[in-house]
Order: sequence, then C-alpha cells, then structure tokens
Amino acid sequence: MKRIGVLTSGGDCSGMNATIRAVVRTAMNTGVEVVGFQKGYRGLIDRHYEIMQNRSVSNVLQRGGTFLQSARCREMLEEAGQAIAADTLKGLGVEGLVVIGGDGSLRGARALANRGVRVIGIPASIDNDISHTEMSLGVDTALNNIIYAVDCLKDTASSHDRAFVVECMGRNSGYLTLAATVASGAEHAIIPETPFDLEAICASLRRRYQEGRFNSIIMVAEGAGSAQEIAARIKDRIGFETRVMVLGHYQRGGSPSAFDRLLAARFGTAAVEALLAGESGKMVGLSSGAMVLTELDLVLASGIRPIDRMMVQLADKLT
Ligand SMILES: Nc1ncnc2c1ncn2[C@@H]1O[C@H](COP(=O)(O)OP(=O)(O)O)[C@@H](O)[C@H]1O
Ligand SMILES: O=P(O)(O)OC[C@H]1O[C@](O)(COP(=O)(O)O)[C@@H](O)[C@@H]1O
Ligand SMILES: [Mg+2]
Repeated sequence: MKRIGVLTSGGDCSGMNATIRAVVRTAMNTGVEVVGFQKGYRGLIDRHYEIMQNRSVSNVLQRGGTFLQSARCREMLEEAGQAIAADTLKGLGVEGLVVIGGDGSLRGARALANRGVRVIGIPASIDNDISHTEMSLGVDTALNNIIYAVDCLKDTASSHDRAFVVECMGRNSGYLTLAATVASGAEHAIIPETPFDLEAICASLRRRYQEGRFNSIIMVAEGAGSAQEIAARIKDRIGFETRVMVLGHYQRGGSPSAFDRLLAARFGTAAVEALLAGESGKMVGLSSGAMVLTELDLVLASGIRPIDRMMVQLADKLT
C-alpha cells in the first residue's frame, strides 16, 4: 500500500486531531503517503484534499475540533454520491481510507466498502451510541465538560436555593446524561432509554427540601425532552424556583482529555495497521482494554449501544 486517505465526518468531537495525527504518523513512518480529505465525505465528492506532511499534524494533538473540518453531506446518502466518492479515491490512487466519525459516518464507510474501497472506521462521537466499542472518541472530554459545568451550577444553585435543569446532548442516547449524573452527583437523570415519572421526581425534590436540602440538579438528555419544558412542569408542580441550562455544542469542544488522547493514538495506529494487514469493512473498537476489529455490518446491525443498567441503578442509589 503506497497511499491512504483520512477524513473526519459527522458531529466533530475532541480527539479527532489527535487521531488524524496518529494515522499520519503511523502511515508515514512505514513509507505510506496520506491524503487528508476536507469536510468529511464532502471532500471526496468535491475533491478537496491535501497531501499530509509530518508537519501537517504538528501541534494539533491538544486541540479540539478537527483541522480537516467535518460536515454532514447529503449526497453521500445517495448511490450517485457514493459512486463519485469511490471514483475520487480511485483517481487519486488512494488504496485505503480511514473514516473517523459517528454511526452515520460508519454507514458511509460501509457504502464505500461495498463499492470495493478498502476502508476502516474509527468510532468518534460524543453520543457514545456506537456498539462494539466500550467508548467512542470524544466521550470522555464531553463528560469532563459537562461535569465542569454542573460543578459551576452547583455553586450558584446552593447560593440561591434553586433547582437547575441541565440539558445534555446525545441525540437518541442517554449515555452522556447518565454518566454525567453519576460523575457530578446530580439528583436525577431523565434519559430516553428508561421511562421517567415526573411525579416521582417532584416527590423526591419535595422530600429533599423538607430535609433542608434546598438546591438540586436534574439532568435531561435531549432525546428525552426539553429542559425548558421539564423545568416549567417541575415549577408548576412544586413551586420551587428553577433555572435552565442547555449545554449544547459547548460539550463537543475543548482540549481532549488524557483518556481521549490515548484512545486517539491507539485507534489511529490500529486503523492504519489494519489497512496494511489487508483488512477492510471493519471498525476498530475498545474491548476490555484491547483494540478489536469488528465487521461494520455487525456494528451497524447491532443498532444503538444499549444503556448500562448498572449505571442506571448507580444513579438511583446515589440520589
Ligand atoms: N446511510 C448512510 N449511507 C451513506 N452515508 C451516510 C449514511 N448515513 C450517514 N452518512 C454520511 O455520514 C455523514 C455523517 O452522519 P451523521 O449521522 O450526521 O453523523 P455521525 O457520523 O457523527 O453519526 C452524513 O452526513 C452522510 O454524509
Ligand atoms: O452539530 P449539529 O448538526 O447541531 O447536531 C447536533 C447533534 O450532534 C451531536 O452532538 C453528535 O452526534 P453525531 O456524533 O452523531 O454527529 C448530537 O449529540 C447532537 O444531537
Ligand atoms: Mg451519530
């Protein structure tokens, strides 16, 4: 293999730059050239790319976002767009492609694999909704962002005797919300994977107030409802002063945590080594501390990563 490609696609996350660096350094150190495609699959369709040098990835490891930029590219959903993308790779003599992105991007990778492109996917999404990996890239940094925000909110909540409803990202997954609830000591988590009973939450908040605990944090996953609406319903029921914080895209940015930097190094290197070993149509993942390869067909057929019931119980036990 003389030349491979790399791109970042879908919602950006912290650790993407460190992963590109690992791909470029691993490939170049074995004499393989790397083409970086800009804005995800859009770069393949519009032929926007740059030939990577070692210095292209100097001083990027610690930066959030992705210097190759990312995009959601509708054309890639159609056969015609996928054909153009595969032709671009063929025309440039790119013999293998590393796709760094979420579940949607991995579907795009599989579409290319079905067209004969050698491709390896790297799971990267703050949602942690991809199966066959214990963690996706960017999740740990997003969690750290959330718990920092909740720590700050707790200071002001306790100074004013207020309840805060905090909305976290996660599309259809409650992982971030649930993990952040346990890690920050928030009172309740409302997530799409488990039915929630607002009456029970209000009763628990009332009990807290009767015990002299006049502030509380309720975490809501965007897929389970809107913080604004839930805060209004809580206020209507129990009359306590409530405030809302929608964390939004803040969660996706910032310098990657040590965990994400290490994961980036391992994912990036494992993906290039898999391509060089002749593998294709697979995703690298983290399983019991080791790097594993799983068929994209299996990853995508497994659907959204199930929520950890132990974590749900933990959040309940520690309320
Ligand atoms: N079923 C699919 N087939 C081909 N390409 C897809 C498919 N789903 C998503 N993609 C491509 O991957 C991009 C990113 O997907 P998206 O779901 O938005 O983000 P993420 O990869 O972070 O989950 C899409 O904009 C599209 O270009
Ligand atoms: O960046 P956008 O287009 O506003 O999309 C927001 C969505 O992207 C995410 O931040 C990340 O999701 P993906 O990794 O699947 O792209 C979701 O949590 C959120 O629902
Ligand atoms: Mg996704």
